Amino acid sequence: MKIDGRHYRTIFPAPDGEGICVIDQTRLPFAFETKTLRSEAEAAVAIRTMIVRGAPLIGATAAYGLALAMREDPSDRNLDGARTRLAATRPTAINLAWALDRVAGMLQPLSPGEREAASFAEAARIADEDVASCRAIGKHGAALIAAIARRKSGPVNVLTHCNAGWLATVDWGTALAPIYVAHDAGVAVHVFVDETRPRNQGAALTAFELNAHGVPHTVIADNAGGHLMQHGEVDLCIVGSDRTTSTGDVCNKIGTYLKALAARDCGVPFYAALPFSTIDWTLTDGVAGIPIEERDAREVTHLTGRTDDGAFATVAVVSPGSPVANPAFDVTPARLVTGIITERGVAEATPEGLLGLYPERRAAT
Ligand SMILES: CSC[C@H]1O[C@H](OP(=O)(O)O)[C@H](O)[C@@H]1O
Repeated sequence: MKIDGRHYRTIFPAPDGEGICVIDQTRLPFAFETKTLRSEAEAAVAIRTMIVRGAPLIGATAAYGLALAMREDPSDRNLDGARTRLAATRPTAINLAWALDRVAGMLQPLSPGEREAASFAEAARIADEDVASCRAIGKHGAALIAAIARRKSGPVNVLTHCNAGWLATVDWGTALAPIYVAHDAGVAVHVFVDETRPRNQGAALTAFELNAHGVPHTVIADNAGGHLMQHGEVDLCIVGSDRTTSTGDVCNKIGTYLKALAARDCGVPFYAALPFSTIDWTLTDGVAGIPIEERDAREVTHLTGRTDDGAFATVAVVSPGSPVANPAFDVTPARLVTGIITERGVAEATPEGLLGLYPERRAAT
């Protein structure tokens, strides 16, 4: 997407050919800075510390991380080691394992001398495919927004949670892609942006994106969403996903499940937007089967922001000594999901709905 008129992807080869550039998302929205990852280790740190985050972007970064590892040492031993080390950076987004399996599987039969070039080429294909998939998600999701626009006066009010925009993917985004496509097509759309404690990806990243693209929006406290739905202020919810099961259970940022409950109670359609690389076909029960990342307590006890005089500052916001729990994701059962917006169209959140879009998976299930 464009920042100050210049087009960016979230990950791209460094101009000097010596590494991979990413946007440092821990510095947004107050500073737009890129970092160059020059080693497998730097790619792993970028994922673990959320310099890069968002399921598809995590996958693309891991793919390039494996390529950087092959540049360092293309041996079988290092291929296996790098795959293991990168897979251990974060447990929930399936795109990480999906990308590593795809690149490592392609590299296995190659000679060590072929692996560097082949892995960078495959990582680039993964990035390009993600852009195409997210653009298609935007098209399919925008049709849902346009259908609502035809039935009402004023803007279509969409609530989203966390950041599932272009910053969470290589470009376009998943949950935000339909909003960009509808907005650019002249459909009046307004977004309620959940701040999304504790890391505030909504307040910091989604708001940054929507400001940059000129999309009307309102940042709200996470706990305000149900109230707005009760008062008819929300026409539909669209969220992203880090892992969706073959039965349509949707794992996403903590708090998503609560929004889905409020949406069901208030009769608000609730959609998840995700590409094929986010579907875990091996799982049928998301609550039981999806590993939920427990992140550092400091994400809850402290906040980092900008002071009124422009300095970055980190402050404590929890009574010292109080124990903290910080599960980073939750699972919304398929029964609460109106539909799943993918690059191939919109499916019911059911096994048949998903297999209808991905018939090639029938043989595997
Ligand atoms: C398009 S995936 C976006 C998804 O990823 C976020 O998690 P995190 O920021 O921790 O990587 C969040 O769950 C978003 O919905």
